[in-house]
Amino acid sequence: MRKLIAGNWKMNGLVSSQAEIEALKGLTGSATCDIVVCPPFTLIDRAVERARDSNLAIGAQDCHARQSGAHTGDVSAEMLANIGARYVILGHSERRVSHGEDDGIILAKAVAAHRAGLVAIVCVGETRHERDEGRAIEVVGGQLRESVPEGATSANLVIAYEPVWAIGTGLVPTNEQIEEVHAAIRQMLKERLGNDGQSVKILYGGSVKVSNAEAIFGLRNVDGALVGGASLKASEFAGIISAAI
Ligand SMILES: O=C(CO)COP(=O)(O)O
Repeated sequence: MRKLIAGNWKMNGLVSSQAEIEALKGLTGSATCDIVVCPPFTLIDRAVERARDSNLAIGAQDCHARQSGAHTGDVSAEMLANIGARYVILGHSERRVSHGEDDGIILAKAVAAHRAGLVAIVCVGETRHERDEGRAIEVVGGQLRESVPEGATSANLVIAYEPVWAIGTGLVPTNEQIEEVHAAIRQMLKERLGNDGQSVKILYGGSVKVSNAEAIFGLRNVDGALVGGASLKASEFAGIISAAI
C-alpha cells in the first residue's frame, strides 16, 4: 500500500514557518508516498497556497461537528474544506485529555469531516497504565468501535495508532507491540467496513524520528506515520519521508 506520512505541527508555527513548507516541497518533489502537513488553523490558508502544484496536501488538527452556528472559537469541517484543507486529525490524545473529547464527540466530528469531503485521521491509543494492565488492544478496539462512522471508506478514513505514553517522550513500543496493535486494528476495520477495511491506512505515531522511521515502516500493517516534533523542521521531516519510499 502507498504510504502516508502526516506531520502534526500542534500549536507551533508562525507566518515565518511557511518557509518549512517551501523547503519541504523542494526536498520531497520526487517522493512516491502521500505527504500531509497539518499546521495550526492560522496557517492553513497560507500553507495551501504554498503547497499548490506540489505533492503536499494540507490538513487541520481538529474541527467542530456542526456546519456553522453559535460556537465561539470553533472551526467547521466545511470551513476547512473551503480553504483547501483535505485532511483533519481527530481524537488526538491531547484533545481527548485537555478538551475532554470522548469517542462520541470524535464520531460526530468524523461524520462532519466526511460530510465536508475531508479525510478524517482518527487517532486511537492506550495510556501507559492501560498498557501495563494488558488492555491496549481492548482500549484501542473500543475507541475504534465508538469513533469510526458506519460507511467510512479507505478514501475518507485513516487511523493513527498513537500510544499516549509514546507521544513526545522518546519512548517507542517494540516492533512486536506495534505490529500486534496494527494487526488488531486491521482486523477490526475489516469487521466494521468489510473488504474496504483492508485498504484503510493505519499510521503509527509517537516519537517517530529519522533514526527509527525505516524500521517502523517495515512492519506489517504500518502504512505510514503521524509525526509530531520531527515534522516541524523540513529537513528532518523529509528524512522520515524518504524512509517511506
Ligand atoms: O502526537 C504526535 C503526532 O500526532 C506524535 O508526537 P511526537 O512525534 O512529537 O511524539
